[in-house]
Amino acid sequence: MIAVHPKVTRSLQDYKMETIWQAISNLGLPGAVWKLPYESSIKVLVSFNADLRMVEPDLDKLPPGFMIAPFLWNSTQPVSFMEGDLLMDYAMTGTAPKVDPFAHDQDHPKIVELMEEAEKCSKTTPSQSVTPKFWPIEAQTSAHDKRHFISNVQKAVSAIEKGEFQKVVLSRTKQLGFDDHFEAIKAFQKLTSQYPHAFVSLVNLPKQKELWLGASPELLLSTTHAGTFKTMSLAGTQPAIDSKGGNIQKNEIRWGQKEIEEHALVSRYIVECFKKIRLREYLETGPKSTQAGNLYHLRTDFEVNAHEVHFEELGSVMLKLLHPTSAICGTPKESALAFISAQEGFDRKLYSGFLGPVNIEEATKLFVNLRTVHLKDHLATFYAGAGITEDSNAENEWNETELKCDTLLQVIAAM
Ligand SMILES: C=C(O[C@H]1C=CC=C(C(=O)O)[C@@H]1O)C(=O)O
Repeated sequence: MIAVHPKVTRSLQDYKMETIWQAISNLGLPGAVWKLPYESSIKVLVSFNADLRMVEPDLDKLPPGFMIAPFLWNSTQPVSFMEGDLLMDYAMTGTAPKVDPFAHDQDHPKIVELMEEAEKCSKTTPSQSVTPKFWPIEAQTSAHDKRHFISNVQKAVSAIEKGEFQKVVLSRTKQLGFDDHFEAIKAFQKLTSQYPHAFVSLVNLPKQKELWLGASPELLLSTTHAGTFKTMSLAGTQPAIDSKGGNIQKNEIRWGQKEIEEHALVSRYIVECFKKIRLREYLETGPKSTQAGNLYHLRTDFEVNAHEVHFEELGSVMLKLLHPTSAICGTPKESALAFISAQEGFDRKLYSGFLGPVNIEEATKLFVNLRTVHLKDHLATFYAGAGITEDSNAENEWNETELKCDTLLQVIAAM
């Protein structure tokens, strides 16, 4: 329990999650709030350092925190790490948190400052929220231009036909302006209730003055202190909503050759990573159809008991081998990456990188940063990609990226 501070009449537990998040933003503290798939609690992690730390991604050695890596991260580089100074655990209603100040005293100056700011915020929060407005940005650059994307897909298909690579994941952006009524934390809450299957997260990066909000369906890897390692291959997409707005039943879903091959390339890539470390004892389940909001994907799960195979650093070793997987980059990795860098025409930044809690409640859970939006200066940049194979149709791939942008847009722009 955090004690009541004399300057304020309440304790940290008494403030709603939105109020604490507002206080974190006002104080310019790095913070992350997330909900794990199918769990019912929401975690808020705060760092008292103004900036993130760059660390070696040795998952088993790191203190509790939140890891964030861009798409262009390679295994020789350190990773951004938000050190956990305070962790709050909320029910889905946003109330009654458990508070863990880790190694700090309860009257640490930053905790007191946070409480004081939360007290101020609780008095200024308007009782009624106004629906935020979003509008398209007219000045389109080639990075979010349909023609640019379609031409890239056509170039990719010819490169595949010439044998330069087998698959590449091409992405685009979609930009919308938004007004002052948009509150990222409210959008986060809406996403958690609409997408129980997803890793829903909101990250505040005060040094960059930006936020990232997302509802990712894809686990990059998880490890638990009990020794369970998990990863998944997720690729192949089709709509989950029919033309009348109804949900298509899972048993009605049929997959074509293109999606089966696209997904198989990701599964093969994971198995190749296991082979590189001579790991043969893994459990493979799938492929199965899995719903991710407005979409269905093909998914195969992989699980290893790291204790049984005497491989305690499996999580850290696999992180370096897996990223970027064939679900976000392509096969073979190097030539797909070179094509993306030459053709895409924009920096993916944290989109299709990875993020998630490290060593919290005896587990590390890193997700691929998909179905994500970057929020800065009243500009929302949505990112979405599609796996291109020799059977790709450029118009269909564009429509797929539109649907992927809609996963967030439908929830947050209709608030
Ligand atoms: C690259 C994205 O999705 C990946 C994950 C699932 C399905 C995918 C696909 O069917 O192309 C992608 O590989 C994205 O959402 O931006």
